[in-house]
Amino acid sequence: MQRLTPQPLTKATFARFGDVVETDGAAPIEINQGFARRCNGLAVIDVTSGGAAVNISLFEAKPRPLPIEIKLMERHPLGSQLFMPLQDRPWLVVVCDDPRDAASYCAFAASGRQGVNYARNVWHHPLLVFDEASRFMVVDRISADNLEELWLEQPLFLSIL
Ligand SMILES: NC(=O)N[C@@H](O)C(=O)O
Ligand code: NI
Repeated sequence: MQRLTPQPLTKATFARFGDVVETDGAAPIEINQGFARRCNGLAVIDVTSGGAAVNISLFEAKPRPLPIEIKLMERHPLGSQLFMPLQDRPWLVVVCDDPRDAASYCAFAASGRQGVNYARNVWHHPLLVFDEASRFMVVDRISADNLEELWLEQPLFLSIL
């Protein structure tokens, strides 16, 4: 039984899979007469291929049974997919280079102030959360042909720290 142990999520370690959406390391701009700040350019949204439009959605997810079994991986060949937590609670990210190669898997422990933007065609596990009614904003490309899944012959298990 192969186990995956999450590592802290950082821009550097996640770079080949996409963007980490966070204010850490960003340069905020003061706006609204000084009553707000904004950080621009935190992710590259790549969803308009083929003339598609950006889709903004809200997810409400629930925890999976423990130990979390990784038995399915998916990717979106036509667009990126961004997940941003809305309740400041930690969550999990599992990605890989090749779902058939167990050595290519990476698990990340995301803080409640970190989102991820999976680049187009990046293999990832569907949303993984720790808490009931976990709310996320999602930016992606809704289209019938934007999903490829692969069920793993040898599931992996996520070791929760
Ligand atoms: N199914 C769906 O819309 N979400 C997945 O693509 C996911 O990555 O959670
Ligand atoms: Ni997805």
